[in-house]
Amino acid sequence: MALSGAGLNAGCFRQLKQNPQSQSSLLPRRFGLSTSCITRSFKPPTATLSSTVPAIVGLSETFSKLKKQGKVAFVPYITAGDPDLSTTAEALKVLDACGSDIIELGVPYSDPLADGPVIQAASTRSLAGGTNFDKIISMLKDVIPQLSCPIALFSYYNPILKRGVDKFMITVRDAGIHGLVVPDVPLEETEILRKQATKNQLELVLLTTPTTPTARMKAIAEASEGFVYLVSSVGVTGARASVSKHVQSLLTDIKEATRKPVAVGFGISKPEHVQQVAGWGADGVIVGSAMVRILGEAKSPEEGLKELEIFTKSLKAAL
Ligand SMILES: O=P(O)(O)OC[C@@H](O)[C@@H](O)c1c[nH]c2ccccc12
Repeated sequence: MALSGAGLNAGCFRQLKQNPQSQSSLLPRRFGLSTSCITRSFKPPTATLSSTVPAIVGLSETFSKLKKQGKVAFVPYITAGDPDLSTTAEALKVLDACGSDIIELGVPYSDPLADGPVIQAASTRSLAGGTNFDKIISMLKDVIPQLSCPIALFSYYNPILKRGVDKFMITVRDAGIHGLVVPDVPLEETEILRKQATKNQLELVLLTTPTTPTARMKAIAEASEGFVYLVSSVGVTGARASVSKHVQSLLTDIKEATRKPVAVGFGISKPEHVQQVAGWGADGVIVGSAMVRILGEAKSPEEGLKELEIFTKSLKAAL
């Protein structure tokens, strides 16, 4: 299956099991102490979040700040509830304390059309363990006040529709989330989502892929908020041996079309990849499956968190 750009294209995805309406296309701080990242989580003096005034800066502002410092954003992805939600809470603190600039947190879904085996398995484990949207939100309400970087919530469209777009947005905003990545809504159908997102100060990130025609890529870049997500390769998520050289020219094309930041994801799993993509001019680098694998395959949650910390530091150091 191949993504073809917000939305990751009609015909590319299997039809949704639970939502016949969306058959078309889903798809698509660090405070430096010395020893361990885990000991460095930032705790603001007032751990209260106003529902309308975010305590942490949003996605676009994060990119602007980094740009001024000549830095590239490091954006890890993990799946909520794998292996369990209390480990996710700790993982968010570890990722934040190790210098993540934005964290993409995935809502597990039974039919994750754009995901490869690693994230599919994480979603399955998470759902089997009883994770649901309400539990994720209540975990986030507790953890977000302890973070210094914004969270972009990743969700397929079905769980959003099920809840109702406006209710979903309000809930997400009230939890302190700053952005949304919804890979399976075609550009033409993002308007309702975008309106509701904007009303709730949420930035809706859209995705473009190597097979997205130029005119459509331009429209996606124009409509995307926070940043433009460049999917590096066709297919599904998952670590790959190398990053396609084509990404360099795709980045040039997108940057000709927009001044918005562009972050590259899919298949990035090593410090060399991160360095290469940053060298090609990306404003951000997204790493998912490699993170998810560490947490999912560790002997224990504690081991997983330790390994996550080491891995995150190694990727961050490459930027
Ligand atoms: O797992 P990878 O190959 O490192 O790719 C990033 C990714 O995990 C995250 O952004 C993501 C997870 N599921 C997705 C589905 C579609 C687009 C993006 C995603």
